Amino acid sequence: MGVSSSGKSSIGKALADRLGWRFADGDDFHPPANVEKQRAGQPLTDEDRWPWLQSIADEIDRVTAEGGKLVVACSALKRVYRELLVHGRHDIRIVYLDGSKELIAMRMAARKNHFMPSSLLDSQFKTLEVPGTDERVIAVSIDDDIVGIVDAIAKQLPT
Ligand SMILES: Nc1ncnc2c1ncn2[C@@H]1O[C@H](COP(=O)(O)OP(=O)(O)OP(=O)(O)O)[C@@H](O)[C@H]1O
Ligand SMILES: O=C(O)[C@H](O)[C@@H](O)[C@H](O)[C@H](O)CO
Repeated sequence: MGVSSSGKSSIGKALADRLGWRFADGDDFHPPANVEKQRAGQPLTDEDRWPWLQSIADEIDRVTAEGGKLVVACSALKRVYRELLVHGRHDIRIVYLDGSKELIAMRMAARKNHFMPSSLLDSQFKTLEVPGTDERVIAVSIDDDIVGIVDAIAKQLPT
């Protein structure tokens, strides 16, 4: 989890490769209307996000019911969103990608071919509720290269 351009897709994929797990990108679960809304520079509301988050929670249940393990990239900016995703399961860990607005804005500006405009970064930070320690969160600084960040996460995952 983390704001747009914090590195969820890049780090999530690299972590899944490292662990030999599947990877699911929350961006692929958006209904087209959510993508278009953000492309047009409008932030999503709770109402826009609930069905999207539910479809990601369903995917977690579907894959794990088959015995699979997965890394999921999802902004999950508010605590209530994370509660929906975790839905009382004890085998899910939240990983928070922690970075300054300056660093993330730079990465966002350099990124090509993505629907999310840089103008939405302020609203992403306003919406963000940094996870509390009671959420058993693994928080990592994104001020490192991807290999270093994946190492930091993998070290903190329960074996
Ligand atoms: N640790 C890193 N060092 C340097 N560049 C990075 C790092 N992590 C991600 N990037 C780059 O930053 C940009 C944003 O990363 P990415 O697309 O993975 O973020 P995201 O959180 O999935 O974004 P979104 O939620 O908008 O889809 C990409 O161009 C990516 O290559
Ligand atoms: O506002 C949000 O909840 C998130 O930003 C997602 O909706 C975006 O799709 C994604 O993070 C950008 O690619």
